[in-house]
Amino acid sequence: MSQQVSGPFVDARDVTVRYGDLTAVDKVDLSAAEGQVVGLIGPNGSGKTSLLECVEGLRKPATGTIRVGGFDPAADRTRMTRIAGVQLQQLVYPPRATVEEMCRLFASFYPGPADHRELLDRFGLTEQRRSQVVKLSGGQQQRLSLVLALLNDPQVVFLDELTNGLDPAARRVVWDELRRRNDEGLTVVITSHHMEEVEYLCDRVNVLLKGRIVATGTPSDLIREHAGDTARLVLDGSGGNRELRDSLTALGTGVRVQQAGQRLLLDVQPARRAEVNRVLADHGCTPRELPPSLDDAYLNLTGQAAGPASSEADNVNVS
Ligand SMILES: Nc1ncnc2c1ncn2[C@@H]1O[C@H](COP(=O)(O)OP(=O)(O)OP(=O)(O)O)[C@@H](O)[C@H]1O
Repeated sequence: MSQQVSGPFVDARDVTVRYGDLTAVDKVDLSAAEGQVVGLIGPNGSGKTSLLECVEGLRKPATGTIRVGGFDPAADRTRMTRIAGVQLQQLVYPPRATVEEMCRLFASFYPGPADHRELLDRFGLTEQRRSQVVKLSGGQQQRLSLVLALLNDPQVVFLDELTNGLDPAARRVVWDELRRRNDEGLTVVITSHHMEEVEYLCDRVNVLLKGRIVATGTPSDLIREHAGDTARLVLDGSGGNRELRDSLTALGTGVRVQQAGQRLLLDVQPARRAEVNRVLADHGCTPRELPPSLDDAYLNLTGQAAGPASSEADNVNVS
C-alpha cells in the first residue's frame, strides 16, 4: 500500500539533538527519495544513532522538522508503525521467548503482516524457529532483528549497523535481500561502519563527524572527491622478501611499507611512483593495485580508521 509523497520520502531538516551540554547532532539535513538507499557513516559517537532515532520518531529533536511518508513520525506513531521497519542497535528480548513467538508477537502489532516463516527462511533462521532468542548467536540475533523490522512489509526501513556481527555469507544474504526489496521500491536508510557494504548498497551517502554532515554524495562522488591520489599496491607473496622490503622502505617520504603476513602493502604518493616502479621491476615484482575506495574517502574525511572492513590492511606491521 504505497502512499504518494511530494518531495523526499524521508525528509529531515535542521535537526539538532542535545544531551545536556553536549550537542550530538547539529542542524543536520537528511533525506531519502522513495526507493533510494541512503547511508549514514561516521566515527563512533558522531551522532548517527541519535539522528536516526529522531527520523524514526523515537526521539524528539531540540530543533528541526521531520517528515516520513509525508507526516511527522513522532506525532503519528500508528501510521509510522505501519509504513516503517526499524532495526534497533540493541534489542532486549524476553528471557524465554522463542524466535517463532517473537515473530508472532511483532506480527500481532500490524494489520497485514508479512509471512514470518518466509522471512525466517530468507534470512536462514528456519532451523532456529523453536530456539530461545537469548540462546541464538550474535549474528543470528542480528538476522532476527532484520526479520522483525521487515514483518510489517514496510515502505521504508531504518537499519542501524545493519550487518554488525554477521559472517560474510550471512552479510551477502542480507545485502541481496535488501537489494531485492529496494528493486521493488523499498526506501532504505542505513548506518554502517563497513565501507564496502555502504559502497555496494547505497545510492547516496552522508558522512557525519561530530554531529555535522561533512560530505554527501554518491559513493563514486565521495571516492572521486575525497579518496586522494595515493596509490595502494599489494605485493602478494613478497612479505618475506627482506631485500625488497628494505629497498622500498629506503625510499622514505611518500612511500609507506607495511607487511601483512605473506603480503607487502604499499601506499605511494604520485611523486614517488616512478621510483617505486623501478624498485619493483628490479625485483621482478608485479603489484596488484587496489582501486581507490570509500574507505580511503572516509579516512580522509574523518581522519579516523574505518571499521573492520579494511580487509587488505588487517594485521599489518608498519615499517
Ligand atoms: N542517551 C544519551 N545520553 C547522553 N549522551 C548520549 C546519549 N546517547 C548518545 N549520547 C552521546 O551523543 C553522542 C552521539 O552518540 P550516537 O550514539 O548518536 O553516535 P553514533 O554515531 O551512533 O555512534 P556509534 O557509531 O558508536 O553507534 C555521543 O557522544 C554519545 O555519547
